[in-house]
Amino acid sequence: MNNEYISFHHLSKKFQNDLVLKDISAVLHRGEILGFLGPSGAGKTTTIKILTGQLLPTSGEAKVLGKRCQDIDESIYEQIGIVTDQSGIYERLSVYDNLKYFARLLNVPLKDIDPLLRRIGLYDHRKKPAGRLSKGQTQRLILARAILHRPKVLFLDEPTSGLDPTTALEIHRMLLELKESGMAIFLTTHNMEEASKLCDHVALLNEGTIVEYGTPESICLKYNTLKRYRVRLQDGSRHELEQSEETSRKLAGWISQNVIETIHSCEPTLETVFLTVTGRTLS
Ligand SMILES: Nc1ncnc2c1ncn2[C@@H]1O[C@H](COP(=O)(O)OP(=O)(O)OP(=O)(O)O)[C@@H](O)[C@H]1O
Repeated sequence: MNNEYISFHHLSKKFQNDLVLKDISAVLHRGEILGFLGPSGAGKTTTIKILTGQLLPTSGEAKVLGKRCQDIDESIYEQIGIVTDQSGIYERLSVYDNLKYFARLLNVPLKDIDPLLRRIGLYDHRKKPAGRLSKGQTQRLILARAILHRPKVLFLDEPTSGLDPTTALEIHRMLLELKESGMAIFLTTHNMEEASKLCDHVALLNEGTIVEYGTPESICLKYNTLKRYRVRLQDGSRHELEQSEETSRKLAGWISQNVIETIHSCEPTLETVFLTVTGRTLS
C-alpha cells in the first residue's frame, strides 16, 4: 500500500430511486485532512458509511488502506477510528471504564488509557459516569475512544457541531497533532472556518455532487474574480475599494502620506464560494 489511505472514484449511491451520491471522487493521503463540506442532506454521512463498510455503493470504487470497501470486514476496525453522533458510549460506565472496555476489544494495553485521558483533558473526570459529562466532554470521550488504538485513518462526522468555541479549538488542536503523527482524517463539517483552518483539501458537496475540490486557498482564489480592498485610515474613516487604476492611485497616495491604519484584501471565503456555486448557504 502506498500513502493513499482513502480513495474513491466515480462513487454513486442510490436509495430506492433517489440518487444521493453522484459520481464523486477524491483521494486522501497519510498525514492529510480532507474536509467534506456540504449542507444537511448533501450526502456526507452516506459517504462515510460507504467508506467504513456500513453501506455498499451503487457504483464506483472506494478503497480504505488499500482494501476495497465492498471487501471490508471487522479487521479494518483495528486500523480506523470513527466519530459520529451515534457515539456508542456507555453512559453508566465511568469515563475510564468506557475506554477500558474498548481497549480490551481492540487489544490496547490498559496503561495507554491514562496518558490519553490526560492528553484529551478528561483525566480529572475519569471516575465520572459518562452520562454525566457535558456535551464537550462527551465529544472528547468519543474522540478518545476513536483514537485509543492509534488508527491510521480517522472518520469524523461533524466533530465540533454544537460545541463551545474553546472546546472546538481544543479538538482542532488535537486533530492537527494527530495529522502530524501521520493519521489521515476524513472530516465532514458545515463549518467553513473549521475547514479552512484544518483541511489540506476540501470537497464542496451539494446534492450528492462534488462541485469544487482542492485546497481551501486554491478554491477561494479561483473565485477571487472581483478583487476588493478594505482600508481603515488613521482618521477613523473606512473605505471598501474595487481593484482599479483609480484605487491604485488612491492607495499610493495614502501610503505616501502614511495614513493607513489597516488594509485587507477581501478574498471570498469557502462559505461565499459555496453560495456562488450553488446558490445555497451551508447552514
Ligand atoms: N438509509 C437511507 N434510506 C433512504 N434515504 C437515505 C438513507 N440514508 C440517507 N438517505 C438520504 O440520503 C441523503 C443524504 O443523507 P446524508 O445523511 O448522507 O446527508 P448529510 O450530508 O450527512 O446530512 P447531515 O449534515 O444532515 O448529516 C438525504 O436525502 C437522506 O434523506
